[in-house]
Amino acid sequence: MEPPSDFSPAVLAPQTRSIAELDELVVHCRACPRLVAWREETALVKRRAFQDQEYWARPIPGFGPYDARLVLVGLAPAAHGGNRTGRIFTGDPSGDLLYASLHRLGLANRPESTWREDGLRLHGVRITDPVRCAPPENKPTNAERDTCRPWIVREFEELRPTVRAVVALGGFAWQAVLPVLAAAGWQVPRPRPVFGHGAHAVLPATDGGPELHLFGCFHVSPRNTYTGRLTPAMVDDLLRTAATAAGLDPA
Ligand SMILES: O=c1cc[nH]c(=O)[nH]1
Repeated sequence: MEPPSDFSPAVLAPQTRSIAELDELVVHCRACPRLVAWREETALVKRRAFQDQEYWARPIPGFGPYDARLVLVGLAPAAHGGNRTGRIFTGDPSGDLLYASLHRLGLANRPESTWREDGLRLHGVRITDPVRCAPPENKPTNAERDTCRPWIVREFEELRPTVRAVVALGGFAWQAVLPVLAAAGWQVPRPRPVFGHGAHAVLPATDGGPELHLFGCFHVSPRNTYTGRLTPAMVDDLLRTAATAAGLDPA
């Protein structure tokens, strides 16, 4: 699909016919002026350690198989992580913890993710973000989250035949993903389930299909790991529980 210059996710995302097509299209999105400015500015004022690298500086597609049974939902790419490397949760401490855990569970072929074409493969797991561009201070506005929503809704619509469990990494992901799942064909319980590490909600499918297990996990960011609020063992336990609920066979 040719990307038009007047780029509206609400118009374009529903027109995509597959996740492959969506992944191809989303990287052309320029819908949020503040985020476009920030992702491009950080690519010019690089971190010293990355001076010789060409930053991706575009929106980040999801990563992992199109028929994933387990989907991990983060927040938004890091300015010098995904915004540099071009792959979600890649090149930042959050991703180091996440991919190492997936590898320990046998859900990734390598323990680390370093660049968008490094041979890493996930088994049965896909990772995506509700906001696809790096935001200043890692804080997207509600308006930016809402503008970006059609991409992740469309992604979940395509994943519906196979996805059985979702892990929301942090409170932002939890709040962002509930309306996404409602729009993509699941019933969100009332009252709305509350986020916490280990929170678990079961969402029936609106068409009588298989239910979806939603789990909450503290975000894997240094803010949580450096303070000891979240440990690698806690991440392993949570992801193992979610992968098992999804019908995978984690180590
Ligand atoms: O939530 C996050 C954090 C880092 N990188 C991402 O892509 N998402």
